[in-house]
Amino acid sequence: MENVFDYEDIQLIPAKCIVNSRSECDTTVELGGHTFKLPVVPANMQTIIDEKIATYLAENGYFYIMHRFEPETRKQFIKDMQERLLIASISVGVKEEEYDFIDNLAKENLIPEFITIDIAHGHSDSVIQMIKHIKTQLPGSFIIAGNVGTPEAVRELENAGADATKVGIGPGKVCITKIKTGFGTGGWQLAAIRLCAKAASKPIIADGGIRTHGDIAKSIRFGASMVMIGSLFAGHEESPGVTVEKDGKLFKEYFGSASEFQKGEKKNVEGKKMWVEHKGHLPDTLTEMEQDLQSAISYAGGTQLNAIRHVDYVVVKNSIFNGDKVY
Ligand SMILES: NC(=O)C1=CN([C@@H]2O[C@H](COP(=O)(O)OP(=O)(O)OC[C@H]3O[C@@H](n4cnc5c(N)ncnc54)[C@H](OP(=O)(O)O)[C@@H]3O)[C@@H](O)[C@H]2O)C=CC1
Ligand SMILES: Nc1nc2c(ncn2[C@@H]2O[C@H](COP(=O)(O)O)[C@@H](O)[C@H]2O)c(=O)[nH]1
Repeated sequence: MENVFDYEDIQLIPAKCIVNSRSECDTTVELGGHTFKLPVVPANMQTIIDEKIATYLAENGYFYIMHRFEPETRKQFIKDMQERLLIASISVGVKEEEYDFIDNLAKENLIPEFITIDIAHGHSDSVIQMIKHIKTQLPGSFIIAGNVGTPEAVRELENAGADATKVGIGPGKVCITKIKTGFGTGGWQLAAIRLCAKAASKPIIADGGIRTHGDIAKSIRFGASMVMIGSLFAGHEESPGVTVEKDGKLFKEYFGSASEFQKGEKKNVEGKKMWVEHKGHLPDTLTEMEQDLQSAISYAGGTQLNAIRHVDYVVVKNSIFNGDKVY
């Protein structure tokens, strides 16, 4: 395959600045008829988001996707968010009980603004069937389907009715899919985004492998509309994971959704746990991300995110596993 590269291999080339201050640059993005402050969404994982964080994000104009690992709480979550006039954005799987859940929402006329179908290998009949089922039962919901890693998968899920697709199989920080199975977009995630975005007629969400704020701009350059991030959002005071102290330093847990810690058993494990150094408060990170992205827009020679899509780039070959280790 030609043109294989990852985040570390690319540098974007600056264009002439047209603003007097980075604060003039606008980082907002539109998705599903809503405008969000940043083209960034924290990963729908149990150590990254909980109801409190979801509420904070929604109240403050950020996109969020609630995880699906406490399935019995989802209905009340939708009601609570919508009662406060906030968007409801939930995740589902593809097992039998999820069909009953969708039917139940339809029966009660509870319509989440966003539903993310979240499974490891999204290029599958099980996801296509679930997309069709949701489209029939809850036609007002915006469907994000994933995860996938090929243009064929993007086209097939879009044709089935997905409103956006999520790209990334194996580039995640706590992911071991690439090592356990030999498959995925780990090591060439940015190139995969490029290929998928070229095939897409709807938004692409780049998922996994973001290690720096500059990687957000690079994802946008190569066609992503939104970027899903786990590890950079782990370790905050607000993060749901357990906190431990070691040698006078605080650490918070971050584990994969396919890890034994999530599953409660050692079956088909494709995720690991790590301890992330405590990194202060989530709102501060969001502000820093916004400022860095404003700066990126100014380097791109524009005032809107879209300017980043048109900049030139160079390949500075440097990637292998994006710095990740198995254990
Ligand atoms: N982005 C990524 O690279 C990855 C993400 N994850 C995350 O982990 C969580 C759990 O994912 P997942 O295990 O799919 O969810 P589920 O445990 O809900 O499984 C969904 C369904 O897909 C089946 N399934 C899972 N993997 C495969 C596969 N490789 N081939 C065929 N069928 C499969 C499962 O059956 P059975 O278990 O019996 O095979 C089950 O029927 C999700 O949040 C997912 O996003 C997991 C791995 C990779
Ligand atoms: N292969 C696995 N991927 C996983 C697992 N849990 C989550 N994920 C994916 O990782 C990203 C976050 O990546 P990061 O590099 O920003 O930390 C997340 O959105 C999922 O797509 C897992 O257990 N195995």
